Amino acid sequence: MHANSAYLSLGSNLGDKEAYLKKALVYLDEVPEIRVAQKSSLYQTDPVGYTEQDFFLNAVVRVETTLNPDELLKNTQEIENRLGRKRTIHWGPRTMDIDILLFNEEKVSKPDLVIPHAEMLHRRFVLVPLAELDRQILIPGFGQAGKALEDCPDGERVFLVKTAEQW
Ligand SMILES: Nc1ncnc2c1ncn2[C@@H]1O[C@H](COP(=O)(O)OP(=O)(O)OP(=O)(O)O)[C@@H](O)[C@H]1O
Ligand SMILES: Nc1nc2c(c(=O)[nH]1)N=C(CO)CN2
Repeated sequence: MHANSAYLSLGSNLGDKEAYLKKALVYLDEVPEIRVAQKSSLYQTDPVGYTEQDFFLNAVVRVETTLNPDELLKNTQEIENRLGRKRTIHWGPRTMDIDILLFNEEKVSKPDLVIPHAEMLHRRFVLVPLAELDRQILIPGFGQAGKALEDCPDGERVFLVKTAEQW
């Protein structure tokens, strides 16, 4: 497979959160053009934005894919829908949220797709697992993921609950 390399952020804060995250990985791998190449540890994180909601489980995965960014987004949105995602409150509770963080070292700026993900530099729940996978990975227009994490010391609490091998 001539592979593009993309990093995805996965988050869930409703129902059996870990089961939703595992299913998302299975569904991603079932797409012939997508291969899950790496996954981070599983983190319990305080909700950001709308704070009157349950904690999240978050993780980051690296996928290899022959899809382009738009096609990848279509597939991740379909998986969100299959996992029962209902769009209610902005930044509110959800069974599954999949965001495209990085796609190779490309920048994308379209009405429905912005890469690097617009919020990622402020989100410890994204930067901690991303830097775990690769501290040196380049966030286009910014620099390395490890530096982004160092620049973002305050914010929501992020606790490791399971290592990559344990979930
Ligand atoms: N990099 C990206 N990854 C996923 N969706 C994106 C991205 N850039 C823009 N979008 C758009 O954002 C919309 C996602 O809306 P959604 O309801 O998931 O927002 P949210 O999860 O509440 O907030 P956030 O996107 O900040 O996590 C999608 O319709 C999609 O078109
Ligand atoms: N901790 C945490 N907070 C969030 C998350 C998330 O995945 N984790 N997703 C949100 C909507 O994109 C809003 N707030």
